[in-house]
Amino acid sequence: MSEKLFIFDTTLRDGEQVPGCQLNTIEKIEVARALEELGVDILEAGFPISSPGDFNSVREISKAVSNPTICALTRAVQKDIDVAADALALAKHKRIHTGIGVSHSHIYDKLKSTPEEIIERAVAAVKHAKKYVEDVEFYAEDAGRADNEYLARVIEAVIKAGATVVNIPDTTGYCLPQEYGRKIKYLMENVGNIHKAIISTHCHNDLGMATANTLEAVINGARQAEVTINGIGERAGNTSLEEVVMALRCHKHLNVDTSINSKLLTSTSRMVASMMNMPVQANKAIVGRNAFAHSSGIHQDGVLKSRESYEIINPVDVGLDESVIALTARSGRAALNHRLELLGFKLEQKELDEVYAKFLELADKKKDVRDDDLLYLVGAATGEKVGKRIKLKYLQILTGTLIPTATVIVKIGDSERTATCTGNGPVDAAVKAIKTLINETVQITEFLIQAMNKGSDDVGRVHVQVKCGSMLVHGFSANTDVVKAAVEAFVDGLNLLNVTEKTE
Ligand SMILES: CC(=O)SCCNC(=O)CCNC(=O)[C@H](O)C(C)(C)COP(=O)(O)OP(=O)(O)OC[C@H]1O[C@@H](n2cnc3c(N)ncnc32)[C@H](O)[C@@H]1OP(=O)(O)O
Ligand SMILES: CC(C)C(=O)C(=O)O
Ligand SMILES: [Mg+2]
Repeated sequence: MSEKLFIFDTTLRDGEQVPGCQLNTIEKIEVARALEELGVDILEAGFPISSPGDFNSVREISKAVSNPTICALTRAVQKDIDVAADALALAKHKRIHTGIGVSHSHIYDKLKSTPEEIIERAVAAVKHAKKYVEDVEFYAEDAGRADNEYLARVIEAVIKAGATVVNIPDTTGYCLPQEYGRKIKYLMENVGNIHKAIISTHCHNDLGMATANTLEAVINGARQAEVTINGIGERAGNTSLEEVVMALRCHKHLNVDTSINSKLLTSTSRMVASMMNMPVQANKAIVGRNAFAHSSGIHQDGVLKSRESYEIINPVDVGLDESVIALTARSGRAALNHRLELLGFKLEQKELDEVYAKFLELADKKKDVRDDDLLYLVGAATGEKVGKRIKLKYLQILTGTLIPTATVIVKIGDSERTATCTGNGPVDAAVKAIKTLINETVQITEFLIQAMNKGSDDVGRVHVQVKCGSMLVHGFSANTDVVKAAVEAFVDGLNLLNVTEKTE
């Protein structure tokens, strides 16, 4: 049975400190409910003394959310603690998170104080918070850069004063993983009363080490991790919740796990990104758009043979339907064939080779080849081979300031027939010409031309609905020449109707 790592989510406090990420109370409640559903153990809802709005948010979240412990942040200042206690009054489970800086820079430069005075203020703050709540967490701000011996004295004193959780923040994201791990180990071994409290991590990502530092702390005995969704937070952000949760799920040998419902990670990430106007980078671990997308041929072939070749996490476990096989100029035949099979095409090896050659030409120009493009490619490369009885062999159009005129050569079965007609436009002229070559009376009842992407060099996609008596079929084609695409779509419909050649 694994040991539990408590997940302390600070998306609504440290995350919300990010410029542009501020939320109003209603939005905060929505995020808080999503975090509750996700299964966070402690939810830091805000810093109540900072503004009436933040006070109100903590108060409303305390009412709206009941499973997680609701936590409010304060300085080691009595008034801050009084206001936090007031904001938390209605919470079912509540915690006050108080603390003060403990590094040389914070003690002397920021707080203009001395190490001994800081210990006194820390102890006084914890004792004051204890008057309101049983659950008091103490943060030793900038512990990452603090002297370990002094840090151990502070921690011992605040636990003695009643702190139930001791937070060892790497406030400036300075530590290397081994260094931070050693700090936690040092506290485990040198703080006499450490067994009376839980050690918490609070890492920042200034050097991109936040997740590594958090895990190293867990390996060395920390049992609470302070994290945010998508890793948002001051400056380069905080440790991201999803990374810690999934790293522990992947490394079961660490024997530490969380209560997070990982299947909600993707939806929660998207919700926070959209509400906070903070898009997630495409290559972000676990929740980035490309986290489960494979775009090079060797990887795609491997994943199609066995997902584990290039995936350490099943995308289903984080709430996605499946991995993505993105078709690019680096894709191989395996990926192309896989996508074509999903679209309903079963190609012979020779046909696949032909489509693949055309695919590469297009992919070099387009970067990202979509399903519509594939339909076009398959039509272009295999049109001769899919056994269509009626084929457009030749199309000549005269259009402009003269009467639109079309000449077609159509192969129907074994014979090739030619016809010329005028019309009110080039498509009309060509369709009329083809109609003269068939026995049945057919009618186009719907006609739709769409650009696939953008630009005048784009591929035009045409759908036509063709009626013959009571039979209604849909023809399709796509081409950079939209007139050709329209006529081919009509011919596609004629094939489905199985029309016959008019005898002369
Ligand atoms: C590492 C972190 O993320 S800490 C959390 C950061 N969050 C916030 O700052 C929340 C928003 N902050 C605020 O709304 C305001 O800064 C307030 C309400 C907290 C304080 O506002 P003001 O009274 O105007 O003070 P101001 O912000 O200018 O300066 C902070 C003061 O708090 C002191 N202080 C900073 N941290 C602490 C602490 N943990 N304990 C005690 N005092 C502290 C500073 O030394 C400074 O005091 P000084 O003016 O005597 O030098
Ligand atoms: C308030 C504390 C926990 C903090 O955010 C930090 O030190 O980064
Ligand atoms: Mg922080």
